Formats: sequence, structure tokens, C-alpha cells
Amino acid sequence: MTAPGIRAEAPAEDTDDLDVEEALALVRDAHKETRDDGPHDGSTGRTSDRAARKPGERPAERHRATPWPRAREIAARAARSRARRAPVSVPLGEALGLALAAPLDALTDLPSFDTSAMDGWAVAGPGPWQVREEGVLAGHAQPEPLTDGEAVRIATGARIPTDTTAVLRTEHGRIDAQGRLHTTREMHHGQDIRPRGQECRSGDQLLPVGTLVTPAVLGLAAAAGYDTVTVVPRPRAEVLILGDELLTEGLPHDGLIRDALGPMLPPWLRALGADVIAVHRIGDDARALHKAVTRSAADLIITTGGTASGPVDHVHPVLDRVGADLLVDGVKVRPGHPMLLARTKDHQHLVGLPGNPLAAVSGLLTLAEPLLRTLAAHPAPEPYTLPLRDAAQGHPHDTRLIPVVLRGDHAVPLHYNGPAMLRGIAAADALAVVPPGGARQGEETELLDLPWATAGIGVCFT
Ligand SMILES: Nc1nc2c(c(=O)[nH]1)N[C@H]1C(S)=C(S)[C@@H](COP(=O)(O)OP(=O)(O)OC[C@H]3O[C@@H](n4cnc5c(N)ncnc54)[C@H](O)[C@@H]3O)O[C@H]1N2
Ligand code: MOO
Repeated sequence: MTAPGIRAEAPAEDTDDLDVEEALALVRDAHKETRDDGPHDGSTGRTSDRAARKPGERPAERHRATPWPRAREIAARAARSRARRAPVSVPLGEALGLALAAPLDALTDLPSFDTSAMDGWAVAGPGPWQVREEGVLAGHAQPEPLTDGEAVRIATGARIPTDTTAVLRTEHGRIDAQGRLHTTREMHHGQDIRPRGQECRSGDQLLPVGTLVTPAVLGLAAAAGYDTVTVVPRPRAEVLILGDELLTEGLPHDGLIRDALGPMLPPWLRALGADVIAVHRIGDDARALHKAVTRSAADLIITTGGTASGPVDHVHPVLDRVGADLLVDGVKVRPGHPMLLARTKDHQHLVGLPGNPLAAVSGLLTLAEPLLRTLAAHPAPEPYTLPLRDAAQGHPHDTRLIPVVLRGDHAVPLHYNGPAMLRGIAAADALAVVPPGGARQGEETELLDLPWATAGIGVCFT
């Protein structure tokens, strides 16, 4: 089963080993297209053009940048197959938000015995009935069989005595002066009896592989006899915060600023399905960054800052040094165009988020979200559009992501959407995907929902 509004994607058992290679092929194809089609199409600065450069030299931005939709595809595909961890069996209490890696087959009939659907009397044959002294409650042993003309008080969920023909609801029965039970309504055979196996028989498939474990799935699994379920484990993410200028408390002073990404990224990554195993502050120290990257056991390393071409932008040189494959090196999106995606090891990827905070959000949703979604075997959200209430200025060649609030059936673009600003996104419900050239007032525009707008704050961030 797939929740409404989402599209089923790669099932958890998908072990097609070609997927990562496919991603690399895509990148190579994109590179070819760039040469053929001029500067506005996708490409990355992978080893082939790395060889043609002098050490430390970087290819021109326009030639490297991947179009935004393609960058998301590459990120989603890069995480398939070999990058995904083996399924694990976890207690029900730890399974919320994970994808089933094995089908949920009923371990029992449901209901597991014939049961009363109402409080009232179990009756046998036509009335009036003699009522037995002792009633039947839920959880009790099998009651004595009834004989024709006999009734017994019964509670909802209690076992039905053998030879019961119907259950008469309390509000539809009347006891006469002689203590006999009469019905005040017409009755039919089998009414208000839930027969054993009405919902499922033992062995029936209740939910397929890939189903997201929701609170309702936990309830069903428990009802069907499960103590543990087999799931795709949460991908492990490690966050490396770069920058000597960052303070972790107090007011900005003397050119130092507060680190906005340290508090923002871990809960956001959790909302995207990751287990955040560590947050390290690296400063602007290339050696420390190299050490942190080579030592990391995470499935996904997220770095912040240091992606551009400043004197202390160490991400590219460190990736070069560890022999990483750059799958995406710059994206044609504003803000956030210096974002990157690399495969650092067979089972490990690195997403380099630009340091400007809204640019980092853009990188998170463009590269980290599809990657984590695929690692966790979660379905892709169904794309949807709404008309924009106001025109949105676009970039001449790149996609723009603009914070919006959803009002009625319109998306309203917010101000304070500059790359270094969080004031817009902090008030937003979604990001509007504004195509190159901009969007007119009333134009249907793709939206990316923000996790707090769709799932509620308590559910998804902890
Ligand atoms: N010559 C060029 N310069 C820049 C380019 C470019 O293409 N050529 N791109 C600009 C864009 S766009 C962005 S975005 C940034 C990306 O820069 P980096 O990823 O190298 O990030 P930093 O230089 O380290 O920081 C940029 C900016 O963000 C602030 N910052 C960094 N980390 C945090 C944090 N954790 N919390 C709050 N603010 C943070 C940092 O102080 C800088 O102000 O490069 C442009 N330059
Ligand atoms: O693209 Mo930068 O990402 O404008 O801040």
C-alpha cells in the first residue's frame, strides 16, 4: 500500500547493482551534452576533465553546473542498490517512519475468533429468549454453547458462544416481567457477529514491501501478531560544519556570526528520515576536514560552507584528495548553485551545502532529500503545482527556489528570500520551483513541501 499523494518508487528489495553506474553514466552523458549543446546544460567536473586541469584549477561554473531536475535525479539514483544497508528487524516501537523490507503477512486470522461487534445479547434461534445468568466478557475463555431460545449477555469483542445465530444490541432488546428477552427490531441471521478471518486469514499479505511504517501500520502489525518488523534501516548522516567565523552562542561580534546551520540541519535531516550520528565543527581546517571525511562511517556526510572558490574553501580539494567521484558539481539553481554531490566510498556519499543558510536549504532539498529518500526506500512525493498569487522574478538561466506560504489554493511568494536569509523560509510552508525566466502571476508552479507543513512538528523531527 502506498499512502495517498505519494508515488511508489524503488522497492526495498531492489538490488540492481547497475544503479550507481547508471548515475555515473548519466553524469557522463550530461557532460557530453554540455559540449554539444553549449553552456546551459548539465555537466560535472569529474576525473576526465580533472585530468586536463592544473592542480587547484576548477572548470568554469557554467560548464559544470547540472540542471536542477537532473541533479535531483542523479542524487536519487546514486543512492540505489549498493549504497543501501541490509534490512534489519526492529521492535514495533522503533519502526515508525521506516519502510517495510519484507511484506507484512498476517500471522493470524483477524479476528482470530468469532466475536461480538456490539454490547448486547448473543441469541440462538427466534425470540423471545431465556437469558442465562452469567454473561460473556472480552478476553474470557470460550463460553458454553447456546441452545435454541437461549440468550446470554455479551460484551463487544467477547467470544461468540457456539450455535449463536445473532447478536442483539442492548438498545434493541427489552426484558419482560418474566425475565424473557424480546427484540424491538427486525433481526437477521448473523447480525453484529464478526466472523473469524473477516479481515484476513493467516498468511494473507496485509502490506507490501516498501510500505512506510505509519502509526496505523504499527497498529495493524501488532493486531496481526508482530512484535518486530523487518525494515530498511535509517540512513546514517554526519554533519560537518565548516567556518572559523561561527559562534555557537551569544550575539554576533567582531565579524563573527552565529552558526545557523548547526541547529537547523540535524532536525531537518531527521525529518528527511536520517539518523544523525554526529555533528562536528571543523573550522576552516583542510586537514581536519580530510580526517573527518576519511574516518566517517556515515552513509551520508553533509558539509556546510567551503564549496565556492575562496581561499579557505576546502571541500573540493579534500574530495580530490580522497579520490571521490563528483556526481554533481554545481547546480543551475538559485540560491545554492555551488552545492555538490560526491561518492566518497562505495557505500558513502557527501553532499556539500553552500554556507549561505538559504543556499544550504536549497542544497538539502535538491541533493540530500532525494539521496536520503532512496537510501531509506521511501516513496517520492507526488509533484504538485499551485498558481502563484504574485509574479516571481526568475533567474535568466537557472531554477529559483522561493519560500512561499500556502493560502487557499494559491502559493504566496515571501520576501527575505536572499541566499543569506532565513527569515522567509522560517515563515514558509513550501518552496516554489520557479523556472528560468520567472513565473507570471497565476502561473501554476511546482511546490516542494517543507516537512513541518506536511507532517506536523512533533511527529517528524524527533
Ligand atoms: N567568486 C565566487 N564567490 C562566490 C560564489 C561564486 O560562484 N564565485 N558563490 C557565492 C555563493 S552563491 C555562495 S552560496 C557562497 C557559497 O560559499 P561557500 O559554500 O564556500 O560558503 P562560505 O564561503 O563558507 O560561506 C558563505 C557565507 O555563508 C556564511 N556561513 C557559512 N556557514 C554558515 C553557518 N553555519 N551559519 C551561518 N552562516 C554561515 C558565511 O559566513 C558566509 O557569509 O559563495 C559565494 N561566493
Ligand atoms: O547561490 Mo548562492 O547559493 O546565491 O547563495
